[in-house]
Amino acid sequence: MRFSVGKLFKSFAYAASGIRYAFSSEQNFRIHCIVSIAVITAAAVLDFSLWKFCLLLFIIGAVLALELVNTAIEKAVDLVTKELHPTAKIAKDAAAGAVLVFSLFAVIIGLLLFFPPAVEIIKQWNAGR
Ligand SMILES: Nc1ncnc2c1ncn2[C@@H]1O[C@H](COP(=O)(O)OP(=O)(O)OP(=O)(O)O)[C@@H](O)[C@H]1O
Repeated sequence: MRFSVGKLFKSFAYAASGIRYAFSSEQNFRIHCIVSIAVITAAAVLDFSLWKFCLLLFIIGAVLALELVNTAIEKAVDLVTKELHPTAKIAKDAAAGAVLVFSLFAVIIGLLLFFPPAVEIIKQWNAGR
């Protein structure tokens, strides 16, 4: 078995091209990217512990990856048929549903992670008045 560095870099380039496509053409992917940057910045400002930061990065990565898979499924379906078809609808709706389900749980986890430090800041702010 041979290991090819060139092949490895090529596969990174293909993956980067897929990410660039999703960013330039999928509004939801752009929204998720912007929200992710805001959430990571807020976590850094609030001085999150290492495990909380890792959990946050994991769920953000999972949401973005799922969004890319959703785009891949949409494009694959469009390639198979441009006609309206009930099975094409199920495939696209189920893929969108997967993103929605994970995003909802990601929001719940985010709220649970941000709630205690937010309460602490409000307490300190009230004490300082
Ligand atoms: N070929 C099809 N047959 C039946 N229903 C379809 C088909 N294509 C799309 N749909 C329906 O329209 C919805 C939106 O499809 P579309 O491909 O426009 O996805 P989208 O989420 O709007 O993607 P994009 O972000 O690329 O615009 C799908 O979730 C599905 O319910």
